[in-house]
Amino acid sequence: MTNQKKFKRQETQIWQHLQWEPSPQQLEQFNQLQYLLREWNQKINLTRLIEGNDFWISQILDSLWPIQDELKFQDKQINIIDVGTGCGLPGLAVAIALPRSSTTLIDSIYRKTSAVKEIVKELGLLSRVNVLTERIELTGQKKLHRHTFDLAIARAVAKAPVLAEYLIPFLKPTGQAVMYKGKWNDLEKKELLKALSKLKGKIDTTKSLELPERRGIRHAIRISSTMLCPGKYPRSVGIPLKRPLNNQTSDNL
Ligand SMILES: C[S@@+](CC[C@H](N)C(=O)[O-])C[C@H]1O[C@@H](n2cnc3c(N)ncnc32)[C@H](O)[C@@H]1O
Repeated sequence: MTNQKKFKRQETQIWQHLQWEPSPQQLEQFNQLQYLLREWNQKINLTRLIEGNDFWISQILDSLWPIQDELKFQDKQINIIDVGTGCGLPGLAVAIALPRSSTTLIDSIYRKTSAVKEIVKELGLLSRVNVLTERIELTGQKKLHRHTFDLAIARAVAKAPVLAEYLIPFLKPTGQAVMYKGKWNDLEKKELLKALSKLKGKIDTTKSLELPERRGIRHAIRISSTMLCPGKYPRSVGIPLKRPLNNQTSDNL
């Protein structure tokens, strides 16, 4: 089998996993994203997962499987935020897959966000994808962004209690946050629940997927608010990480 045919078969497998298939324009945008990441990676170190199935499985499938629920409603206009976006993922893959959504991507590292801004421009997504260079703790306290998102997502940014403090304040009362996790166990769940009790949040669902090609197991933890998140969260820059909310004495500012 030629490499091209073999790859076509693997690509089809990815969409089968998602029970969703991109339109020709979306597929073109995913291909363009791969090309642009490759180009930018030569200038600054953005990600090592760019070629072949490193990109299609470990980036695209890994970004999209946790939002399978949203993929079923392509026409819904939703407001999404990706915190700690790094090279632009999972946010850019989600923005391409949900063409009526508006997405905000945040990272505090300027060299990453300036590359991601250029990528957004090249992909033709400027009208509905906004890139911010900022600490999540500051964005989460701004009226413009607080309680304004239907979906808040984060992959590989921090441990669950820290992530919950970053994500919950962004949610509308009906919104949900999705934490993309590699490993997940009862201890982590217990720690997350402790943090959520302070943030007035709850766990809605926990899903898992074994990525193809033995790329490991992934978990998606969906959380939401039970009532409005107390105004003191997220705490000042660096505090959520230094004193995570699962720790009894952590709540002193
Ligand atoms: C390991 S990278 C993950 C990037 C991307 N989400 C992915 O899955 O490939 C974590 C990113 O989160 C950003 N980050 C972590 N804590 C942050 C904070 N408090 N405010 C803004 N960005 C943060 C870092 O700058 C880094 O780019």
